[in-house]
Amino acid sequence: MHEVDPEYSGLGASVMRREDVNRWRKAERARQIASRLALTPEQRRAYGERIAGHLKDLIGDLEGLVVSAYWPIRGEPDLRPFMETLASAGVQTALPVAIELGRPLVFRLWKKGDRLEKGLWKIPVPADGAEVVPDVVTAPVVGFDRQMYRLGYGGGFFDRTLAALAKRPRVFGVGYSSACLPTIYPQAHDIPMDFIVTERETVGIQAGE
Ligand SMILES: Nc1nc2c(c(=O)[nH]1)N(C=O)[C@@H](CNc1ccc(C(=O)N[C@@H](CCC(=O)O)C(=O)O)cc1)CN2
Ligand SMILES: Nc1ncnc2c1ncn2[C@@H]1O[C@H](COP(=O)(O)OP(=O)(O)OP(=O)(O)O)[C@@H](O)[C@H]1O
Repeated sequence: MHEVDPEYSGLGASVMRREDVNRWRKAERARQIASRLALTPEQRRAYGERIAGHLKDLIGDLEGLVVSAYWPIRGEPDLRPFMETLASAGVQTALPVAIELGRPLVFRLWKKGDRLEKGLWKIPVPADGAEVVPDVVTAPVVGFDRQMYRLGYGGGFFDRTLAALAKRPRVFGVGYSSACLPTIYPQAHDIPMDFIVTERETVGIQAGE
């Protein structure tokens, strides 16, 4: 990378200046969020169930796991029913907590009925749950590409979190198939997911990519 003109931080064939990448990402985020907010509640529920089914297959043996999901916002697939299924199978479930911009996320145990409080962006976060390091992290995507890169809301939270954890969890990007993009113009800080799970398919090594 040191031989690459520092003006350019794109990787591979998709070389774009960082400011252009940021502008493109901002516009693409708005487009993707608007498009998934236009799904009907029935579609969203059906897609969420299919995604949960794929996740369950991928995770495999649940014994002793700590699994992090998320509290859905802005039309993200709702994995709360899946969290309930996991909890009733004895799995410890957790939610991410953004402490402040620029810092990694922490994860706190949470299951249905536990107290929540408002966090950053008014996202509900566990009020009392113990801080844990999950074995499995599901990360909602605003967009993704088939190289397994995730486009999020632009806080860089998941990238920072995965870069900081001593023991890397298995990471599943979660989104709708409509969020698939030719590339998200990955930057040096972007960390690929192990799998991307949509209502249609699982993108990953085992999917014959
Ligand atoms: N459902 C859900 N929960 C989640 C995430 C997510 O993607 N989905 N996160 C995944 O990361 C974390 C929260 N992400 C956040 C991202 C940005 C800001 C925020 O304050 N943004 C600034 C603008 C940032 C910018 O564009 O420069 C703001 O809105 O003022 C807060 C939380 C943890 N919880
Ligand atoms: N490990 C890191 N260390 C320092 N800065 C980082 C790191 N990861 C990401 N960033 C910075 O965070 C900012 C946002 O990154 P990016 O556009 O990839 O966010 P995102 O993945 O869409 O957001 P999020 O993960 O919060 O949903 C970028 O300016 C980037 O430089």
